[in-house]
Formats: sequence, structure tokens, C-alpha cells
Amino acid sequence: MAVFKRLAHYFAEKKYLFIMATILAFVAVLGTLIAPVLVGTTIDQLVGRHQVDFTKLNQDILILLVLYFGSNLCLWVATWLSNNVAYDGVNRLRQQLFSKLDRLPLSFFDTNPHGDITSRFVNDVETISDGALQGLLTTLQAVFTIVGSIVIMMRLDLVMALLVLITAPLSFLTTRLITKKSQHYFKMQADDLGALNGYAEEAIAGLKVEQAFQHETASQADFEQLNQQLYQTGFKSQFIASFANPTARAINNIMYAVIGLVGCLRVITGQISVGEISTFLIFATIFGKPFSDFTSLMTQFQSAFASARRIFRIIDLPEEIPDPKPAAKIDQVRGEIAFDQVDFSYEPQQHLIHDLNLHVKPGQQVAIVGQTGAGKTTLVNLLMRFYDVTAGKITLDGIDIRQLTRQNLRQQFGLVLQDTWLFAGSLRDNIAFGKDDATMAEIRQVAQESGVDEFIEKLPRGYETELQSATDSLSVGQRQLLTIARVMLANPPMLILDEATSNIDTYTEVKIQAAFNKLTQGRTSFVIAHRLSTIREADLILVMDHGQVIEQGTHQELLAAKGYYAQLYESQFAK
Ligand SMILES: Nc1ncnc2c1ncn2[C@@H]1O[C@H](COP(=O)(O)OP(=O)(O)OP(=O)(O)O)[C@@H](O)[C@H]1O
Repeated sequence: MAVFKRLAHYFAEKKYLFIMATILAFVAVLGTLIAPVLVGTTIDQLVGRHQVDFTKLNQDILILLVLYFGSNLCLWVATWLSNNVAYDGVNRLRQQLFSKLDRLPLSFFDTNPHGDITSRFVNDVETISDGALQGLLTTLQAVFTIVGSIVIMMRLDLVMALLVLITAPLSFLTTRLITKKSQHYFKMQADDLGALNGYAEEAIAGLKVEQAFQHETASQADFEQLNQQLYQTGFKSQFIASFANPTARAINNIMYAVIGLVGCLRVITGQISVGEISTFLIFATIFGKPFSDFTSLMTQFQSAFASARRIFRIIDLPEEIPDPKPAAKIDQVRGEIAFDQVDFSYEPQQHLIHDLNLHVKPGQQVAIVGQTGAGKTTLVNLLMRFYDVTAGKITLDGIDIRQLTRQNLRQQFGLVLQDTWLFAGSLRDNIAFGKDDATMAEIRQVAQESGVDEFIEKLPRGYETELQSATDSLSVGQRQLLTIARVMLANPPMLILDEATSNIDTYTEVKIQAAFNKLTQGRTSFVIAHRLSTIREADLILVMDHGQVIEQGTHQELLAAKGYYAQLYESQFAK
């Protein structure tokens, strides 16, 4: 009920349209219920040769036509209106969900599969729009139909009414029994299909590795087994389900025969007219339908509510700490950064950074080195406030970064990551992502400086080449060059390069390095790199291990200290 109320809130803005839809649905049902009675009285006029009042007959047929046409029209408008309400509400829900994502802490995205989050936007929201309102309208129609049919049939003849009431839901009940049995196999079939799907996806994605390890035969055998399993469950579910329709039809036919037979007896004894037999036969069909709709309606509702719950779970998640009001503001950053007794852990029980102290002078180029998992990226995460420190503080130009708005803090940095992110659009748009008003000349210049122009110029459509998706056929290095050009164009006051050149050949890397040196002249910058050749010139090198800075100094100082850095350097440049 709570979920229902909450959902209703999203559709409330257009509730008058839904009320109109309900009224129209009611009128439509009324039309379909009056029609059988009219069919009965019309048949009753066919009393014998030369005794038919054709004027009255034509009139009744015309009314019947109007009734059927009118009720279908009403139903069409009702469906259209309720769809309108549904899409409007669902639109609002999707919008709220998307804006919520911007306010969720990054830890949410780091710990939840992205596919699952996407499916809430696409599948869950769609299920709600299908289920909630359309389902509600169909349920209301079903209730009108059941109540209306009972009232009209009782008024015509009690015995016949009872007969229809008892026999009409019979075929529904039998079908339900059969589908229940087959549902078990359908679920197994869905699971098997999911497994097969997953296997195929994995195999296609890893085809190259699979061939390199000569795993094709084993993979074919695995697939064969999964495929066979799917065939078995698919066959069983279809076999059982195939009984549903013929059984329902057989029961319906028997039911018509019984109603016809009892009807004839009632005609002979004068309780009802011949026409009324037809009326009851039509009612038997009309009355059975809401029952057969019932199961699918219930499933529809259940999935809609389950989807709503999944969406509300995200909407109710605690958001990241809001920006302070009023916030401090940095217009012209000097670039002095200090970590002051900083503690941090991703998981409360797993300590990562403890009592970290650091001081970076304005304009310094800082390099961070260390083994995989040492905490280098974590330092960047803290600096950009993707995560907040658990103790201590980080200051920028003497201001605690938590006193700034996130936007003000982040606009001071240009960030290039190892994982590139490009969007569907032209190469030009992708480079100009951080500077909407960039001119073509500016774009060309950064492309040249980053070295990406060489490959762009070779493309038939050059800068206008459209990237279709994240998996476009660019090499990893080319993608990285594009993101480097992007940050060069944005020209941020400070730079953070997290393994930004890890996939680029050494020749291009040297070229980029020169461009970066030009860019970072007099600006504070952080470079995370595994290749120590790229950071020799840094003003300050931080060596990290297990979340701690274990050594710091210039390249020469660290070599002289003959510590961890010296060892690392030796290992990379050993003769
Ligand atoms: N979102 C996260 N949630 C939980 N633990 C995390 C998360 N991100 C990183 N870690 C853990 O924190 C530690 C430091 O990770 P970090 O990414 O900072 O290392 P790194 O030095 O940048 O490594 P690499 O050189 O591989 O990029 C690792 O043990 C890692 O498993």
C-alpha cells in the first residue's frame, strides 16, 4: 500500500485525465453489457415468416452498431488517456532517478554493477508504466464487468444467471492449474536462457583469448550442454502449456452446450425467451474474461510494485554530504595543497590511509609512484572529493576543500584517467567536452599537441567522424590521446594525470610530456605513473605503500637515499 501511495504521487498531476479514463472505461463496459440484452430482444422479434417488424429490427441493429462502436471508441480513448498519464508519471520518476544519481556518493557506483543500475532506468521504469496504470484500468474494467453482468443476468433469470456464474470461471480455473504447472518449467527455461546468454556473451567478448588458449573445443562442449538443457526445459514448458488453450476451449464449448440446454428447458417452461438464451451465451463469454485476465493482471501488478521498490530503494539512498551554504569560493587558485593528518578507508573495517601529511607548494609538479593498490588513485579521489576523508583535512590555498562547493573545487582540476570515457558523438565534440565554445582552430591545436591529429586527419570525415558507442573501433591509446586533448583544451588551473599515458607508445608519450610540461608550467599538477621515466623531472615524488607515503623528494634525492624508489628505478632501468 505504501509503495502504491508513493507511486500514485507521481501520477497525481494528471489525475483528472485518469478519472476521465475511468469514466470512459465504465461507459465502455456499460455498452458491452447492454448489447447482449439488445441482441436477445432483437432475436425475439424474429417470430416467424411475414411477422417481422423490419423498421424496429433495423432500428435495433443500428443501436447495436452504435453501442459496439461507441464502447470501443470509449475504450480506445480511455487507454490513450491512461497511457498519457502513465508516461507522464514515469517520465517524472525517471528524471528523479537520474538526478538522484548525481547526488549519490561515488561509492555507490563503485560497489553496484552498472548493468543493474541501468536496468532500473530501462526495464523497471517500463514495467511500472505497463503494469501500474494499464493494470489499474483493466482491473477497474474487470470489476465493472463482473458486477454489471451479475446485476443484469439476475434481473433476467436467476437460474440461468447462477448457471453462468458457476460455469464461466471454470475454464479459467483449469487453465490456471495448467499454467501453474508449466510456470515452474518456464522459470527454469528463463534461467537456462539467462545462463546461455551469459555464456555466449562471455565467449564472444573473450573470443581472442579463448582462441589463444585453444579453448574452442571445451567451449563448444559447454555450450552444447547449456543448449541441450534449454531444449529440455523449453520442450517441457511448451508441452504442458500447449494443453491450456484446447482445454479451455473444450470446457467453454461444454459450458455453451449446458447453458443452451438448460436455456431451452427454461424456454419450453416459459421462464425465458429464445433471444435470452443468446443473451446468456454472450454473458458467459463476457463474464469469463475478467477471470482469465486476473492472473496476468496480478503478475503485472506484482512486477510493477517490485520494480517500484527497486527504484525507490535508490531514491531513498543517503546522498553525499551537501555543499556548505554559504560556501567559500576560489576564483584564482594559487595551487597550494596540504593533506593534514588525513585518515581514510573505503570500508570502515579496512584502514587504508592513516595520518597522512603532505604539503604541495603552488606550481609544483608532484609525481605519485607505488605498487598496484598502494593508494595512489585514492589520493586523487580524496583531492577531488569523490570520497571524503574520515579524519583530518585537505586544504587548497589554505581552505578546507569541504568548505568549497564540489563544483568550485573540481573546476580547478583537469583530470585524465587511465579508463577513458568517450561519448557517442563526433570526435570534435568529444575533444570540446570541457569547453563548449571552443573554436575549430583551438581544437586542432590541442589535437596537434596531444598527437591525436595524426590519426584524425587520416579518417575520411576527420574531426566530424562519429563515435557510435563506447566500444568504437579506436585503439586504447587513441582513446587516451583524445581525452588528453580534451583536458588540454579545457585548460584547467591544475592537472591530475592518473596513468594517463599508460597505453601510449613511448615516442608519442615524450611528445605529450612536452605538451604537458608546457601546460603545467607554474601550475600545480599530480602525475601518477608506473613508468618512472615519465616523472624524473617532477618537483616532488611521493612514494606510496599500503596507503602511506613512505618516501618523498626529488628524483636525485630519492636515488641518493637508496630506498624503495631507488630499488624500483633500478628494476626498471637495470642493464
Ligand atoms: N571503491 C573502492 N572500494 C573499496 N576498496 C577500494 C576501492 N577503490 C580502491 N580500493 C582499495 O583501496 C586500495 C588502494 O587502491 P588505489 O586504487 O588507490 O590503488 P592504486 O595505487 O591507485 O593502484 P593501481 O596502481 O592499481 O591503480 C586497494 O587495496 C583497493 O583494493
